[in-house]
Amino acid sequence: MMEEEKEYLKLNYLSGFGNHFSSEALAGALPQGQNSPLICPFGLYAEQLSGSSFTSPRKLNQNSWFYRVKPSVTHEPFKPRVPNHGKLVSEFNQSNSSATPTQLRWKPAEIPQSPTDFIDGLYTMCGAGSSYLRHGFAVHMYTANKSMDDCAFCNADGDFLVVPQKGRLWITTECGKLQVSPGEIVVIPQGFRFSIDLPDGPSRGYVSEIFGTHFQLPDLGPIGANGLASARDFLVPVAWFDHSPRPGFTIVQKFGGELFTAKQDFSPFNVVAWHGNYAPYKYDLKKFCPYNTVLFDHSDPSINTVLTSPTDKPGVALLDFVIFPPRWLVAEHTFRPPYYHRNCMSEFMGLINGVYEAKSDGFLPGGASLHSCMTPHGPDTKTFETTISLGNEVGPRRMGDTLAFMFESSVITRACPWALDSPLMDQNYYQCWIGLKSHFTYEVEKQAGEEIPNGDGKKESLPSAAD
Ligand SMILES: O=C(O)Cc1cc(O)ccc1O
Ligand SMILES: [Fe+2]
Repeated sequence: MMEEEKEYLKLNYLSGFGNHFSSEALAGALPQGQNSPLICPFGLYAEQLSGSSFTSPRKLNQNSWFYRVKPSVTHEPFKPRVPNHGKLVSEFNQSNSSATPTQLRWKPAEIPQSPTDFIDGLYTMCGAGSSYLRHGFAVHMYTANKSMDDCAFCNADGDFLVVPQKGRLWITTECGKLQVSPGEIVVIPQGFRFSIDLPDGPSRGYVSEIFGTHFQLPDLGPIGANGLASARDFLVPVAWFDHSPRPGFTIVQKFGGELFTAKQDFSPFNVVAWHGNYAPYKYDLKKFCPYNTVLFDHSDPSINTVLTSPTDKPGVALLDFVIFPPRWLVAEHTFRPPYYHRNCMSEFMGLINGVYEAKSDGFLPGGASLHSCMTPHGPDTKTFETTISLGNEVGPRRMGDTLAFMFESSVITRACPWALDSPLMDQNYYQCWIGLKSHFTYEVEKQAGEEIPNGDGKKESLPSAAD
């Protein structure tokens, strides 16, 4: 086993959600009693990273202090990145994306043949709003096959929630290192510098980016004090630093959807100690405690929200991250798959593994779908027919091999041209519903003037056409 592999396997983490964490890679590196001593321990520089405005209310205030070998400002000027791959959008408008009410579905993307790291492999599928105005979101996907060499990415636009579907991610951040495997997620908040190594080579996944707000744990309402994602299962890295000379190290900054580069002669991962409540974190979706109906009818998917980023309107999310994990289905006299529906929220879905309960085929691991605001959707014909043919006597059933998720947003989504024009787009998606036939049993000939049972079971006459 490679040395690096061993290092990642035995990584330690701090646990908790939104805690004020402290971590030092060298004992005594964290100043005590103040943030900015005249001279910091070990001659380190103090630097603050603010993830909220200075004056945000205390419960929303997020910031961290880094004690680092050299401050981040020690770099050459930013220049537009060449090549600036041009498939990242952070302000959605008619020049870079389209609004369409059509149901959209994509097949999984192939891993590229040519060397492609996380930055080059990232492309925006859809989104809404603007990073400039600090309201909106983007959904990106990535396919990559190589580690980021001598460079770090920094997203000035928003927070990334990364959902790897294939291949582990070894992520070095200013707070330390994280290993993230498919089935886990990682949140890298706005402004953090990070580098992604791909120990397994081929790698693919989904990213949601939120502009101007951070993820929170959802309120649990009547569920009570426990359930869904537990705060203690969120893992934050411990301080780790590299102080070796790194000539030609590049910072790639995403700023307003465009990429800029700046050279420096040291690693940005030179933070010897840090403290604060603004930090990257990961979460293993297997730790999620799902809820479901226990007697009849189908619960709305919000019941299994892992993380939410709220708007100012109570209960209306800028973006909810919802999962459909393995669970027991027990509902009686109920159509158990998702109901047919139209939603004022837009729904982007991905599949990490297995089969999704509403689609018997065509929605594949690594693939995606988008059902925008008020666009009708629901189970495909095969799912509907199989479900009703099984009847009421199916009994409890464990849905084992499945892990789907949804990014659900109140903001109306626009799709990017490379998503709409992609050969991966399933042009026949609508066909999965076209075969849904009428099961209406009422006979048309019996209409006018005939006796039919009304809602109370009593007989009544329908008015004839002449009435
Ligand atoms: O459309 C989907 O597949 C997602 C979804 C699942 C569900 O169980 C109920 C509503 C819903 O939007
Ligand atoms: Fe839906």
